Amino acid sequence: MSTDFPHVTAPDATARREAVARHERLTKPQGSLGRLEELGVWVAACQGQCPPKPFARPRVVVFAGDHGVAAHGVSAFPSEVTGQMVANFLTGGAAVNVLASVAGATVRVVDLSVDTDGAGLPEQVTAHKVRRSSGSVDREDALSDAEVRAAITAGRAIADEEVDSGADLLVAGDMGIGNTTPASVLIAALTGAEPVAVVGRGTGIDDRGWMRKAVAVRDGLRRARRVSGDPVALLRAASGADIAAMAAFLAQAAVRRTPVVLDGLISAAAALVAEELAPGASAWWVAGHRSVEPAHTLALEQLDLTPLLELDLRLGEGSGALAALPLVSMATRVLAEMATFEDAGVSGRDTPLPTDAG
Ligand SMILES: O=C(O)c1ccc[n+]([C@@H]2O[C@H](COP(=O)([O-])O)[C@@H](O)[C@H]2O)c1
Ligand SMILES: Cc1cc2nc[nH]c2cc1C
Repeated sequence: MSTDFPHVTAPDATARREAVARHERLTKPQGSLGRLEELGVWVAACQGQCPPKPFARPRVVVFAGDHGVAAHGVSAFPSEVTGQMVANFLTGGAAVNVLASVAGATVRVVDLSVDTDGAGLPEQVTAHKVRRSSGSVDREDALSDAEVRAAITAGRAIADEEVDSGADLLVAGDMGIGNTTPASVLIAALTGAEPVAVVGRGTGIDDRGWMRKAVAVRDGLRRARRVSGDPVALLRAASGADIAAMAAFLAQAAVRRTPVVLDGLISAAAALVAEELAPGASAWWVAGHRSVEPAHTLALEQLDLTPLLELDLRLGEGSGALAALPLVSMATRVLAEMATFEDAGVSGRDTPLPTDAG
């Protein structure tokens, strides 16, 4: 499959206008549900219908992969945690499993580049595996030319598989020790930020770890800036098979006219690249939350997305998107199910006041 994406069409303008007009007729002062109104209008536009229908099959795909840079002291945890957490996702014991269950979503885990041979994992998990770990972005390319193409093909195929199986809202989660380093490099490369402005604490590194990470991000950025105008070359140099697949997944979700709730730092980095791969894709995304990672705010500003929640999360896995999913469901059902002033016999704001004459 080629790395060129089909044209992204915009969400439906007619359904958007109908949704704005319907909100004016619902039994509440106009605009009183604030951003829930905007969110419902976005859902109606994405679905191309007003009233919108409740989501039937929200789906989280967790993109798992290791990163060579983790061997250089940039994470508080060892790389083996990535594979161990994949096993935890599959037995339902991780935060993503609980949050998805509460929010009414189902979870799929995909191993793109975990540093294991994948033995014992279900075929659905390993079918798209590109390699074991990705290159250490501070000193080498994350991926070869063939691998970046394979990762992009995988991300597109995963989005297609999910949409073809009936997913009507998607979340991209991530799991990968060390992945905040390449994500921060990508965000710096695409926003023009300096290394120190993008380096966060990830899983909870101390000050010495932060300094090692700042050096790794500086070195990675030096390599990434040379290719920042070419999204495929940028993914090759400074991402990883997991992040490259996620970028393609986000782009293809937009091609398939399927709304996405973005999560934290890693999904924002992938989203910045996805917008370069498939211009206009960001119209199909909302930001679930603002992570504590400083680069996340920079990425959201560049994407012109305002996060729904600010809960000081820094977990990944899709957790922040899932925390926001009930708001998306509420916004959808408010627009679909509230009575209008006319239906409920409630007086509107321009109803004449009774006069005391007569
Ligand atoms: O989503 C976020 O904003 C986020 C912020 C900090 C850490 N994480 C998660 O923590 C892991 C990467 O952290 P680190 O320190 O190993 O680079 C990875 O599994 C991410 O899902 C995620
Ligand atoms: C335990 C653990 C769980 C995670 N989930 C996402 N990133 C993670 C990082 C760690 C260390």
